[in-house]
Amino acid sequence: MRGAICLKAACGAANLSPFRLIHTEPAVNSRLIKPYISSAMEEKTVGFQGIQGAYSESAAEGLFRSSQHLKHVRPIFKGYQTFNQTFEALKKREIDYAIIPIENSSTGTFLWNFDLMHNFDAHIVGEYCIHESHCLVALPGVKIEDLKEIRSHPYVIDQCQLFLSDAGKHLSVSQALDTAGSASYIKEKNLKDVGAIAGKKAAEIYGLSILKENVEDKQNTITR
Ligand SMILES: O=C(O)C(=O)C[C@]1(C(=O)O)C=C[C@@H](O)C=C1
Repeated sequence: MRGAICLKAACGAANLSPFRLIHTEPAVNSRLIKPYISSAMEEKTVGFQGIQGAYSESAAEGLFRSSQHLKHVRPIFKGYQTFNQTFEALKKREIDYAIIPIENSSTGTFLWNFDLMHNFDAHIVGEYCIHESHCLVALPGVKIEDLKEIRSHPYVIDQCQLFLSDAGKHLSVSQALDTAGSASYIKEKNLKDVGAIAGKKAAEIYGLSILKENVEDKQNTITR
């Protein structure tokens, strides 16, 4: 298998169609796609951008948990700092699949990831949608008015512009590698004046409190 990319998609588990692509064939279309069928349980490594608790990891978990076609696969998840590194790992076959966001219902297409898909000759073999509900999180005991800075993934910052230009207007906003990474950074450095925009799962994993839920501009934001 040359390289495979699972996409997070807005269509839900019922519509998942994981496929194997044939190595020597040049492009993806329905003619080239063969169903991926196997009876034995096999381990597959799945790369994502971010660290434990990132939305991408949740999407990968959701995809492998809900797909009938992937029932025989035991996924092992592996985080990478950047999307570029995730694609590199796919190319080097360090991982069997990568899960990459391509579209968000609020902010649109992640064009950069389409370029990477093209540059690394990766193909879409499945899709999944994840509902992302962003929270403002901070160390326990910290209040919104204590914060001087908010950190998050740039795509997530884009999705929370209304909140940031209102409640967050006195704060500096910093781009970080991922949402969960922002949460873990605050915890690790014990930063009492820094908040992160992240998911509830990241807040739980890194022991942060939720100061405000649903800080995204549009409720029911879905990433594919
Ligand atoms: O920082 C994270 O948690 C991420 O997973 C980054 C990520 C993603 O890859 O899904 C998060 C949400 C956005 O909609 C796009 C990018």
